[in-house]
Amino acid sequence: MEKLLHIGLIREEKIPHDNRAAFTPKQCQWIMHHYPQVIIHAQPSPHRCFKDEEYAKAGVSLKEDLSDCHLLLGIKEVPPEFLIPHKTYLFFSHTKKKQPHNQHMLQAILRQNIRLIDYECLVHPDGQRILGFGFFAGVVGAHNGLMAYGHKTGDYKLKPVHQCHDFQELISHYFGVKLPPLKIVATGSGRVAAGVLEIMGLLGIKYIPPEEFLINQYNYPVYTQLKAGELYLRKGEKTYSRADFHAHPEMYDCRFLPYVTVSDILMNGIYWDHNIPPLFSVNDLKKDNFNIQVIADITDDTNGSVPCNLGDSTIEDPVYGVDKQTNTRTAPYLKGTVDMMCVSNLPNELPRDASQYFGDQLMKYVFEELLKDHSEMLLNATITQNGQLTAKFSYLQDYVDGDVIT
Ligand SMILES: NC(=O)c1ccc[n+]([C@@H]2O[C@H](COP(=O)([O-])OP(=O)(O)OC[C@H]3O[C@@H](n4cnc5c(N)ncnc54)[C@H](O)[C@@H]3O)[C@@H](O)[C@H]2O)c1
Repeated sequence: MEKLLHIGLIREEKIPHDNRAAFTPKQCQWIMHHYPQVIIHAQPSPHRCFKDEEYAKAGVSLKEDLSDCHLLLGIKEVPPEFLIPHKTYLFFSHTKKKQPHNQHMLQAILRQNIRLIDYECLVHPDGQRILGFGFFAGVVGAHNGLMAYGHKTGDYKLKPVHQCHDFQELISHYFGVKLPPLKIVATGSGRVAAGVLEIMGLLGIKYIPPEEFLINQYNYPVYTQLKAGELYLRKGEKTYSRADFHAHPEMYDCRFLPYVTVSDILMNGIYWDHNIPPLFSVNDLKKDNFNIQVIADITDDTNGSVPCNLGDSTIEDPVYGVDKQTNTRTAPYLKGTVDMMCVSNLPNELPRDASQYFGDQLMKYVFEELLKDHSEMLLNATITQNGQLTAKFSYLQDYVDGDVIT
């Protein structure tokens, strides 16, 4: 008989509690039906978007003690006191960039001889990430940006996403919504951008190519999309090559500035790092021709690609104002403010859909690997094993050895 594989869905313990899950109840049911050697257990949780009863109904056993499981699946970091020694865990550890707040957790993981596989490091052979929540971040971010613009102008009203049961209900609220003429500039070309475009489609906002968007006026709502090739040009040569840009972003100029004059809303979904030039400067914000009213900064780096991102906002209170002259935080929707939507956990507003999307990708591209004795894909995403960092992640040794940063 084939060996049984017990998988545990752990309760999210990081505060604030995350409400997403690696697999939905229906996905668990499907897996156990198609892979009879797999048994899935869930640790009861009052915070998960799927109720314990939904898992129980799908045939998932609810179990407080998961120490018999072979694989433990979570979403966010696991606080050290909840780690079970000698287990294999999969979650977003946020340790690969030596994030100070997770140093202590990684030390505990090594001490407890835990095998840590990080979702973020699971990639297709061409290097593209397999798992992410960007699509629903884009969906929610675009909605929130439009909701804020409706607030600011008083022209229309949209309901907060987190008050909807799921994406289907959100879509049902779009029926009959008529947006005024407005111009939206969306940046990026990844999962976040795909989510933004989904909302553009659902609300019937028309795509206009960038060069036409810059010079024309429209009496209906429109958007344009700027991918990296339209946003950045190499200094001097005035060319763009993806590989070169990824390797030497500091050699590139950003060409976003003309859009600050002709756009009402910016929906920012680019990948950003400190050596990539920002979309505009604090000085540009002060100028009379800075006409953007609302920025949905889905990328969301404080003082990052959008220099008036002055820190995160929350799902409950998603928008703050920034005084354009002083670049300081104010109440939103004042005269002279640009209004900022900087929520860092947007997918948590649609946790049921975000979990389903995540579980689908996990199922399609990773699950079979989990059943193998040896998987290159998993090995590449394994940060710790046998009480040590793996060769690929040995660059984290000084982070692991250093004093705990509090
Ligand atoms: N606010 C939120 O809740 C939230 C949620 C998810 C993601 N995000 C953020 O949104 C941003 C975009 O996420 P995404 O899921 O669309 O990412 P993605 O990985 O799907 O796409 C990113 C895009 O950037 C490009 N890229 C990748 N590496 C690059 C590099 N080194 N230099 C330049 N470009 C590079 C890729 O080719 C791709 O087109 C990220 O900064 C992410 O952290 C925010």
